[in-house]
Amino acid sequence: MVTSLSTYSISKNYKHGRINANKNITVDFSPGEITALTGHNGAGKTTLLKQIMGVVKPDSGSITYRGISFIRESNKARELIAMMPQFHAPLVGVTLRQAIEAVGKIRGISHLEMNESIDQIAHDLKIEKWLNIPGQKLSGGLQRLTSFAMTVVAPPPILLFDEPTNDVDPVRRIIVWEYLRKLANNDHIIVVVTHNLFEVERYADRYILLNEGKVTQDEHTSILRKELLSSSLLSITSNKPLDEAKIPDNLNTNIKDGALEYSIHLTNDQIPKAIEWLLQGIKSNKITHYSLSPFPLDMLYRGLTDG
Ligand SMILES: Nc1ncnc2c1ncn2[C@@H]1O[C@H](COP(=O)(O)OP(=O)(O)OP(=O)(O)O)[C@@H](O)[C@H]1O
Repeated sequence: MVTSLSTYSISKNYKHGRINANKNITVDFSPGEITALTGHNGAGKTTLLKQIMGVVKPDSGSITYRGISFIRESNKARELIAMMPQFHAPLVGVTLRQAIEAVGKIRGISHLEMNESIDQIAHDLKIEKWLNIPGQKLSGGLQRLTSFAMTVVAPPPILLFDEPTNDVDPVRRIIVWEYLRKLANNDHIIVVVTHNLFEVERYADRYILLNEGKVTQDEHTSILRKELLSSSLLSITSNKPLDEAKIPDNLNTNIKDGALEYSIHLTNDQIPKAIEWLLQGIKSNKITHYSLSPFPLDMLYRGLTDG
């Protein structure tokens, strides 16, 4: 039996077709894999998760898992999927422990197992000391971790996370990704919406880039890593226009404070020539400042979208 979660050509429009939030999205999510869903604001990421979860109905297309149509049987989707929302409901009057416990009960954890499960999650996320603090007294980051803990208690086979590391401190961000890896190793399907490209590159197995509702990239992150390793960014400030015909691939030319700023994307084999050209510019007093650095992930990402 096919164990992946598959969407086939799903589309969702809002405002009588004026907003095309998702356009013909066909993707497979496999057990054991962490897939990052990226794209700029309004690209359609949350809409895709909500359709998979069965809370928003697609206008067309299908979503299937183990022979079940999540569109026809949205109650099954809610049984088999847990979703950590982008904006969680305020936890007023309940402690962190009670919040996790409430979800654990719905998912059928026995009374005996409950405390052990909660203590284990709290220990793994290093949030034990706040277990008995009411939600309204928790910081934004801790509320987010509570929402994460509520999603992963007695985890169903499919887990969707909408920006799980927002507001979370750098140490616990790593812990969150490690937790996701543990779940993936236990054959869960993990989909994570995130704007944090450094985390995508470091922790996800695969990334899907959405742009204006469409999938524009669906790759293993190893490809992203390879592209980054084979590219550098040469930034130059000059007081006179440079001969652009000689620049290998000029991405962006800005005039700032009366000076010209060039950002040049170089492949590794272009570097020796670029340095020769740079030294000539320095000698002729045209180039006043320069730096050569690894190609930034966010610039690569900008090159992949219209943004
Ligand atoms: N209920 C709704 N009614 C009308 N338009 C909506 C609704 N939900 C989403 N949209 C629109 O659909 C488009 C996609 O929104 P969506 O929230 O899926 O994007 P996103 O990629 O998750 O964005 P972000 O990164 O900002 O969270 C946007 O133009 C958004 O304004």
